[in-house]
Amino acid sequence: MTHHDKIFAKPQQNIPDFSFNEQVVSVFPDMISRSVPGYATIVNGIGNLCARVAQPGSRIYDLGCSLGAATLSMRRHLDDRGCTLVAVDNSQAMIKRAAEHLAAFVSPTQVELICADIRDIEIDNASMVVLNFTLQFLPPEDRSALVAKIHRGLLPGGVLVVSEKLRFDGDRVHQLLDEMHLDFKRANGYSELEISQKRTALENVMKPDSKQQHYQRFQDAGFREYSSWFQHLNFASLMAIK
Ligand SMILES: Nc1ncnc2c1ncn2[C@@H]1O[C@H](C[S@+](CC[C@H]([NH3+])C(=O)[O-])CC(=O)[O-])[C@@H](O)[C@H]1O
Ligand SMILES: O=C(O)C(=O)Cc1ccccc1
Repeated sequence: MTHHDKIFAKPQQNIPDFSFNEQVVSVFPDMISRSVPGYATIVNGIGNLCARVAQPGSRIYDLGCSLGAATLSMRRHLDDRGCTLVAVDNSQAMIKRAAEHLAAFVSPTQVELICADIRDIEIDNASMVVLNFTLQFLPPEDRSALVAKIHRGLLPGGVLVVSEKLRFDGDRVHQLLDEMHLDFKRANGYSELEISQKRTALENVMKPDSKQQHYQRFQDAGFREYSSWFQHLNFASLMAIK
């Protein structure tokens, strides 16, 4: 099958840190849907939520947009209320392919596609901000500043969505959910070798927080309300409201 993720199928001597390069881009939809339980449901839910909270004339941000799955879902759910979608990723390879995906469908909603680090961009007049499996790739010490910047850029009633792989404080709970996630990957055709090599590649670049850490960060940034709206095993999507 073409576009099938075989990146970690052969034994590698030295496993380099995971990066969102051309090779990953070419198999990304397959990789993420076979690796992240609930991914399609979350992307759909983000579109549905967007239709409810998008304020006329406001901006909607998709930070770490990859190929623009969440942007496409939100654009599909937006009628012509004069919103601008802003999709940002610091991988040039992702942005290039995202542009092709977005151009494949017509919509009256304007989309700005930006290749930049999400720590450097300005956020303003936002009714919704999406971090769909992106925050976990930011160095842990930079996460609070980003969430605080998002809070400042949101309009009253604005919504932040944060989807993440979660860490659990209970050793046994963490272990069980981790093993069940491995079973999910096995059921989707990944071999033991693929699973363990990818794990090594991700070790230094993806550092999951616990749900409590996310909630504390929302609280510290000034969000009034927050909750989890989706969870499957150790993958969850949270929302926070200004
Ligand atoms: N500092 C940064 N600045 C900008 N982009 C970044 C940064 N760090 C990482 N990225 C980007 O964040 C994305 C994370 S993938 C998101 C899936 C997507 N949201 C989806 O709904 O399909 C998640 C995953 O693969 O598990 C990659 O495209 C990185 O280049
Ligand atoms: O594969 C995993 O174990 C993950 O936790 C998620 C993931 C999905 C796609 C790219 C990087 C990480």
